Amino acid sequence: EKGAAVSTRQDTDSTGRPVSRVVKKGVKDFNFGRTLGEGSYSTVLAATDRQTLREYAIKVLDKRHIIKEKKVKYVNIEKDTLNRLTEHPGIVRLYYTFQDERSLYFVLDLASGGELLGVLKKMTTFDEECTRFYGAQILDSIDYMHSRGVIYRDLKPENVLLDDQMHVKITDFGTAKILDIRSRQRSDHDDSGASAGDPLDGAETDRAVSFVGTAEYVSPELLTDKNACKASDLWAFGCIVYQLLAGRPPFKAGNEYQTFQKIVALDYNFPAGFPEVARDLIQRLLVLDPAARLPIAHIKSHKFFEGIQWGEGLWKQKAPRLK
Ligand SMILES: NC(=O)c1nn(CC2CCNCC2)c2c1CCc1cnc(N=C3C=CCC=C3)nc1-2
Repeated sequence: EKGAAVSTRQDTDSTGRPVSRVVKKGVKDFNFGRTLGEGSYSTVLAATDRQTLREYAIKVLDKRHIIKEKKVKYVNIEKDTLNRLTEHPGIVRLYYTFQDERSLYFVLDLASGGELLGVLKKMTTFDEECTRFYGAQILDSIDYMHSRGVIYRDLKPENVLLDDQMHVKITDFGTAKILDIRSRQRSDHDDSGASAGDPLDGAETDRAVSFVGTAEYVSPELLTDKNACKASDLWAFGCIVYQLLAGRPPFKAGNEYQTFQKIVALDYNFPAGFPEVARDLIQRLLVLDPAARLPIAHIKSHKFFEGIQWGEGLWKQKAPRLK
Protein backbone atom coordinates (compact mmCIF):
# COMPACT_ATOMS: atom_id res chain seq x y z
CA GLU A 1 0.00 0.00 0.00
CA LYS A 2 2.98 2.32 0.48
CA GLY A 3 4.19 4.70 -2.24
CA ALA A 4 1.70 5.98 -4.81
CA ALA A 5 -1.94 5.92 -3.87
CA VAL A 6 -3.04 3.23 -6.24
CA SER A 7 -5.89 0.80 -6.44
CA THR A 8 -6.77 -1.51 -9.30
CA ARG A 9 -10.16 -1.54 -10.96
CA GLN A 10 -11.36 -4.45 -13.07
CA ASP A 11 -12.32 -3.24 -16.56
CA THR A 12 -12.62 -4.58 -20.09
CA ASP A 13 -10.66 -3.39 -23.16
CA SER A 14 -12.16 -2.50 -26.57
CA THR A 15 -12.38 -6.20 -27.47
CA GLY A 16 -14.26 -6.97 -24.22
CA ARG A 17 -11.20 -8.70 -22.71
CA PRO A 18 -10.96 -8.20 -18.84
CA VAL A 19 -8.15 -5.82 -17.81
CA SER A 20 -7.26 -4.33 -14.42
CA ARG A 21 -6.49 -0.63 -14.56
CA VAL A 22 -4.24 1.09 -12.03
CA VAL A 23 -6.24 3.95 -10.61
CA LYS A 24 -4.56 6.58 -8.42
CA LYS A 25 -6.56 7.38 -5.29
CA GLY A 26 -7.41 11.00 -4.79
CA VAL A 27 -9.55 13.32 -2.74
CA LYS A 28 -12.75 12.02 -4.36
CA ASP A 29 -12.03 8.54 -2.96
CA PHE A 30 -12.53 9.73 0.63
CA ASN A 31 -15.27 11.13 2.81
CA PHE A 32 -13.57 13.72 4.98
CA GLY A 33 -14.77 14.12 8.59
CA ARG A 34 -13.72 16.05 11.67
CA THR A 35 -10.59 18.10 12.04
CA LEU A 36 -8.08 16.31 14.27
CA GLY A 37 -5.41 19.01 14.34
CA GLU A 38 -4.18 22.17 12.63
CA GLY A 39 -0.59 23.19 11.93
CA SER A 40 0.77 26.39 10.38
CA TYR A 41 0.67 24.83 6.90
CA SER A 42 -1.33 21.67 7.39
CA THR A 43 -4.66 20.38 8.63
CA VAL A 44 -5.27 16.80 9.74
CA LEU A 45 -8.71 15.36 9.06
CA ALA A 46 -10.36 12.06 9.84
CA ALA A 47 -11.36 10.40 6.54
CA THR A 48 -13.02 7.22 5.31
CA ASP A 49 -11.98 5.43 2.12
CA ARG A 50 -15.29 5.25 0.21
CA GLN A 51 -14.36 1.95 -1.44
CA THR A 52 -12.91 0.02 1.52
CA LEU A 53 -14.70 2.00 4.31
CA ARG A 54 -11.34 2.01 6.15
CA GLU A 55 -10.73 5.04 8.36
CA TYR A 56 -7.55 7.12 8.09
CA ALA A 57 -6.13 10.43 9.26
CA ILE A 58 -5.27 12.53 6.21
CA LYS A 59 -2.79 15.35 6.61
CA VAL A 60 -3.51 18.05 4.04
CA LEU A 61 -0.58 20.36 3.33
CA ASP A 62 -1.07 23.62 1.50
CA LYS A 63 1.54 23.77 -1.31
CA ARG A 64 1.54 27.54 -1.76
CA HIS A 65 1.98 28.15 1.97
CA ILE A 66 4.80 25.57 2.22
CA ILE A 67 6.74 27.29 -0.57
CA LYS A 68 6.03 30.82 0.69
CA GLU A 69 7.14 29.92 4.25
CA LYS A 70 10.20 27.97 2.97
CA LYS A 71 8.97 24.77 4.66
CA VAL A 72 9.67 22.42 1.75
CA LYS A 73 12.58 20.88 3.69
CA TYR A 74 10.37 20.16 6.72
CA VAL A 75 7.74 18.45 4.54
CA ASN A 76 10.38 16.31 2.79
CA ILE A 77 11.95 15.38 6.12
CA GLU A 78 8.58 14.41 7.52
CA LYS A 79 7.80 12.23 4.51
CA ASP A 80 11.29 10.65 4.46
CA THR A 81 11.08 10.00 8.21
CA LEU A 82 7.62 8.44 7.97
CA ASN A 83 8.81 6.28 5.07
CA ARG A 84 11.67 4.98 7.23
CA LEU A 85 9.46 4.23 10.22
CA THR A 86 6.93 1.85 8.69
CA GLU A 87 7.42 -1.37 10.68
CA HIS A 88 6.53 -0.40 14.24
CA PRO A 89 3.12 -0.60 15.96
CA GLY A 90 3.92 2.44 18.13
CA ILE A 91 4.38 4.83 15.22
CA VAL A 92 1.64 6.33 13.08
CA ARG A 93 2.13 4.78 9.65
CA LEU A 94 2.16 6.64 6.32
CA TYR A 95 0.29 4.45 3.79
CA TYR A 96 0.64 6.65 0.73
CA THR A 97 0.53 10.19 -0.53
CA PHE A 98 -1.15 11.97 -3.42
CA GLN A 99 -1.59 15.56 -4.48
CA ASP A 100 -3.78 17.92 -6.43
CA GLU A 101 -3.02 21.40 -7.72
CA ARG A 102 -3.41 22.99 -4.27
CA SER A 103 -2.37 20.41 -1.68
CA LEU A 104 -0.29 17.41 -0.72
CA TYR A 105 -2.11 14.58 1.08
CA PHE A 106 -0.47 12.15 3.55
CA VAL A 107 -2.73 9.15 4.25
CA LEU A 108 -1.88 8.03 7.79
CA ASP A 109 -3.08 5.68 10.54
CA LEU A 110 -6.01 7.09 12.49
CA ALA A 111 -5.40 7.04 16.26
CA SER A 112 -8.98 7.19 17.46
CA GLY A 113 -8.12 7.28 21.18
CA GLY A 114 -6.81 10.82 21.06
CA GLU A 115 -3.85 12.21 23.03
CA LEU A 116 -2.21 10.54 26.04
CA LEU A 117 -2.18 14.02 27.59
CA GLY A 118 -5.97 14.18 27.37
CA VAL A 119 -6.34 10.84 29.18
CA LEU A 120 -3.80 11.91 31.82
CA LYS A 121 -5.68 15.15 32.46
CA LYS A 122 -8.90 13.16 33.02
CA MET A 123 -7.11 10.78 35.42
CA THR A 124 -4.94 13.50 37.08
CA THR A 125 -2.20 10.88 37.55
CA PHE A 126 -1.52 7.32 36.33
CA ASP A 127 -0.79 4.52 38.76
CA GLU A 128 2.54 2.64 38.46
CA GLU A 129 1.08 -0.20 36.35
CA CYS A 130 -0.33 2.21 33.71
CA THR A 131 2.84 4.33 33.77
CA ARG A 132 4.92 1.18 33.28
CA PHE A 133 2.82 0.04 30.31
CA TYR A 134 2.64 3.40 28.52
CA GLY A 135 6.25 4.22 29.40
CA ALA A 136 7.33 0.88 27.94
CA GLN A 137 5.40 1.40 24.68
CA ILE A 138 6.83 4.91 24.29
CA LEU A 139 10.37 3.68 25.02
CA ASP A 140 10.00 0.76 22.56
CA SER A 141 8.93 3.26 19.89
CA ILE A 142 11.89 5.58 20.64
CA ASP A 143 14.23 2.57 20.47
CA TYR A 144 12.90 1.73 17.00
CA MET A 145 13.22 5.35 15.79
CA HIS A 146 16.83 5.55 17.01
CA SER A 147 17.64 2.18 15.40
CA ARG A 148 16.43 3.69 12.10
CA GLY A 149 18.63 6.78 12.54
CA VAL A 150 15.82 9.14 13.55
CA ILE A 151 15.81 11.54 16.52
CA TYR A 152 12.23 12.62 17.31
CA ARG A 153 13.22 15.88 19.09
CA ASP A 154 9.74 16.95 20.20
CA LEU A 155 8.52 14.10 22.39
CA LYS A 156 5.61 15.25 24.55
CA PRO A 157 2.30 13.74 25.74
CA GLU A 158 0.38 15.72 23.09
CA ASN A 159 2.22 13.78 20.35
CA VAL A 160 1.69 10.40 22.00
CA LEU A 161 -1.68 9.29 20.62
CA LEU A 162 -3.74 6.24 21.45
CA ASP A 163 -5.35 3.83 18.98
CA ASP A 164 -8.68 2.03 19.39
CA GLN A 165 -6.96 -0.56 21.66
CA MET A 166 -5.55 2.26 23.81
CA HIS A 167 -2.06 1.41 22.55
CA VAL A 168 0.53 4.13 21.83
CA LYS A 169 0.81 5.74 18.39
CA ILE A 170 3.48 8.44 18.18
CA THR A 171 2.81 11.08 15.55
CA ASP A 172 3.97 14.31 13.91
CA PHE A 173 7.48 13.85 12.56
CA GLY A 174 7.71 17.33 11.08
CA THR A 175 10.51 18.22 13.52
CA ALA A 176 12.40 14.90 13.50
CA LYS A 177 16.08 14.74 12.60
CA ILE A 178 17.42 12.08 10.26
CA LEU A 179 21.00 11.13 11.17
CA ASP A 180 23.43 10.48 8.35
CA ILE A 181 24.72 6.92 7.99
CA ARG A 182 28.07 7.74 9.61
CA SER A 183 26.60 8.88 12.91
CA ARG A 184 24.23 5.90 13.14
CA GLN A 185 27.16 3.63 14.02
CA ARG A 186 28.20 5.91 16.93
CA SER A 187 26.73 5.46 20.39
CA ASP A 188 23.59 7.04 21.69
CA HIS A 189 24.87 10.35 22.85
CA ASP A 190 27.66 11.47 20.53
CA ASP A 191 25.64 11.63 17.38
CA SER A 192 24.70 15.23 17.78
CA GLY A 193 27.15 15.94 14.97
CA ALA A 194 26.47 16.29 11.29
CA SER A 195 23.02 15.33 10.27
CA ALA A 196 21.49 14.99 6.88
CA GLY A 197 18.15 15.89 8.18
CA ASP A 198 18.06 18.93 10.38
CA PRO A 199 15.27 20.97 8.81
CA LEU A 200 17.21 24.15 9.61
CA ASP A 201 20.43 23.01 7.94
CA GLY A 202 21.43 24.70 4.72
CA ALA A 203 19.61 27.96 4.05
CA GLU A 204 18.37 28.42 7.63
CA THR A 205 21.64 27.79 9.45
CA ASP A 206 22.38 31.51 9.53
CA ARG A 207 19.91 31.51 12.47
CA ALA A 208 21.73 30.94 15.77
CA VAL A 209 19.22 28.41 17.07
CA SER A 210 18.17 25.26 15.29
CA PHE A 211 14.82 23.63 16.16
CA VAL A 212 13.86 23.74 19.85
CA GLY A 213 11.11 21.45 21.15
CA THR A 214 8.28 22.27 23.52
CA ALA A 215 9.57 24.15 26.57
CA GLU A 216 8.71 21.65 29.33
CA TYR A 217 10.38 18.71 27.54
CA VAL A 218 13.36 20.36 25.84
CA SER A 219 16.76 18.95 26.86
CA PRO A 220 19.53 21.12 28.37
CA GLU A 221 21.90 20.39 25.44
CA LEU A 222 19.34 21.80 23.00
CA LEU A 223 19.28 25.01 25.08
CA THR A 224 23.04 25.31 25.58
CA ASP A 225 24.79 23.98 22.50
CA LYS A 226 21.80 24.02 20.13
CA ASN A 227 22.19 20.41 19.08
CA ALA A 228 19.88 17.47 19.75
CA CYS A 229 21.13 13.91 20.00
CA LYS A 230 19.41 10.58 20.60
CA ALA A 231 19.78 11.11 24.37
CA SER A 232 17.65 14.27 24.01
CA ASP A 233 14.66 11.98 23.38
CA LEU A 234 15.53 10.12 26.60
CA TRP A 235 15.47 13.38 28.57
CA ALA A 236 11.93 14.02 27.23
CA PHE A 237 11.05 10.40 28.04
CA GLY A 238 12.14 10.97 31.66
CA CYS A 239 9.95 14.09 31.80
CA ILE A 240 6.95 12.10 30.49
CA VAL A 241 7.37 9.23 33.02
CA TYR A 242 7.60 11.85 35.80
CA GLN A 243 4.47 13.60 34.47
CA LEU A 244 2.39 10.40 34.24
CA LEU A 245 3.05 9.68 37.93
CA ALA A 246 3.04 13.26 39.27
CA GLY A 247 0.31 14.72 37.05
CA ARG A 248 2.59 17.57 35.96
CA PRO A 249 5.95 17.87 34.15
CA PRO A 250 9.11 18.20 36.30
CA PHE A 251 10.11 21.57 34.80
CA LYS A 252 7.30 24.10 34.59
CA ALA A 253 7.48 27.80 35.42
CA GLY A 254 5.54 30.99 34.74
CA ASN A 255 7.00 31.42 31.27
CA GLU A 256 9.26 29.60 28.78
CA TYR A 257 12.40 31.44 29.81
CA GLN A 258 11.93 30.53 33.50
CA THR A 259 11.20 26.93 32.50
CA PHE A 260 14.48 26.86 30.50
CA GLN A 261 16.33 28.24 33.56
CA LYS A 262 14.94 25.37 35.70
CA ILE A 263 16.02 22.82 33.08
CA VAL A 264 19.64 23.97 32.73
CA ALA A 265 19.84 24.24 36.55
CA LEU A 266 18.28 20.79 36.94
CA ASP A 267 15.88 22.49 39.32
CA TYR A 268 13.07 19.96 40.02
CA ASN A 269 11.74 17.95 42.95
CA PHE A 270 9.67 14.80 43.45
CA PRO A 271 6.31 15.19 45.19
CA ALA A 272 5.92 13.41 48.54
CA GLY A 273 5.02 9.76 48.06
CA PHE A 274 6.56 9.55 44.56
CA PRO A 275 7.40 5.84 44.04
CA GLU A 276 11.06 5.14 44.92
CA VAL A 277 11.84 2.86 41.93
CA ALA A 278 10.42 5.37 39.45
CA ARG A 279 12.36 8.14 41.20
CA ASP A 280 15.60 6.19 40.70
CA LEU A 281 14.90 5.73 36.98
CA ILE A 282 14.00 9.39 36.44
CA GLN A 283 17.12 10.56 38.29
CA ARG A 284 19.20 8.53 35.82
CA LEU A 285 17.44 10.14 32.84
CA LEU A 286 17.20 13.78 33.94
CA VAL A 287 20.97 14.19 33.82
CA LEU A 288 22.46 17.35 32.30
CA ASP A 289 25.24 15.50 30.46
CA PRO A 290 23.56 13.53 27.61
CA ALA A 291 26.46 11.04 27.65
CA ALA A 292 25.67 10.17 31.27
CA ARG A 293 21.96 9.41 30.70
CA LEU A 294 20.88 5.77 30.99
CA PRO A 295 21.01 4.16 27.50
CA ILE A 296 17.83 2.48 26.28
CA ALA A 297 19.02 -1.09 26.95
CA HIS A 298 19.68 -0.19 30.60
CA ILE A 299 16.31 1.60 30.90
CA LYS A 300 14.57 -1.55 29.65
CA SER A 301 16.31 -3.62 32.34
CA HIS A 302 15.67 -1.07 35.12
CA LYS A 303 13.65 -2.37 38.07
CA PHE A 304 10.80 0.05 37.21
CA PHE A 305 10.12 -1.96 34.03
CA GLU A 306 10.38 -5.33 35.82
CA GLY A 307 7.74 -7.68 34.36
CA ILE A 308 7.47 -5.88 31.02
CA GLN A 309 7.59 -8.24 28.04
CA TRP A 310 9.68 -6.26 25.51
CA GLY A 311 9.21 -6.80 21.74
CA GLU A 312 6.04 -8.03 20.07
CA GLY A 313 4.44 -9.19 23.34
CA LEU A 314 4.29 -5.61 24.60
CA TRP A 315 2.03 -4.69 21.66
CA LYS A 316 -0.15 -7.78 21.72
CA GLN A 317 -1.18 -7.53 25.36
CA LYS A 318 -4.32 -5.69 26.49
CA ALA A 319 -3.72 -2.11 27.72
CA PRO A 320 -4.23 -1.91 31.51
CA ARG A 321 -7.53 -0.36 32.60
CA LEU A 322 -6.73 3.26 33.41
CA LYS A 323 -7.31 3.83 37.12
N1 LIG B 1 0.69 16.71 12.77
C1 LIG B 1 0.35 15.48 12.47
O1 LIG B 1 1.01 14.81 11.68
C2 LIG B 1 -0.84 14.95 13.13
N2 LIG B 1 -1.57 15.70 13.98
N3 LIG B 1 -2.57 14.94 14.42
C3 LIG B 1 -3.53 15.49 15.38
C4 LIG B 1 -2.76 16.21 16.49
C5 LIG B 1 -3.66 16.80 17.53
C6 LIG B 1 -2.84 17.48 18.60
N4 LIG B 1 -1.88 16.57 19.20
C7 LIG B 1 -1.01 15.92 18.24
C8 LIG B 1 -1.81 15.22 17.16
C9 LIG B 1 -2.51 13.71 13.88
C10 LIG B 1 -1.41 13.68 13.05
C11 LIG B 1 -0.97 12.48 12.29
C12 LIG B 1 -1.99 11.41 12.21
C13 LIG B 1 -3.04 11.40 13.29
C14 LIG B 1 -3.80 10.25 13.52
N5 LIG B 1 -4.76 10.25 14.44
C15 LIG B 1 -5.01 11.38 15.15
N6 LIG B 1 -5.99 11.30 16.06
C16 LIG B 1 -6.53 12.17 16.92
C17 LIG B 1 -7.74 11.80 17.58
C18 LIG B 1 -8.34 12.64 18.48
C19 LIG B 1 -7.76 13.93 18.83
C20 LIG B 1 -6.48 14.26 18.16
C21 LIG B 1 -5.90 13.41 17.24
N7 LIG B 1 -4.31 12.52 14.99
C22 LIG B 1 -3.32 12.55 14.07
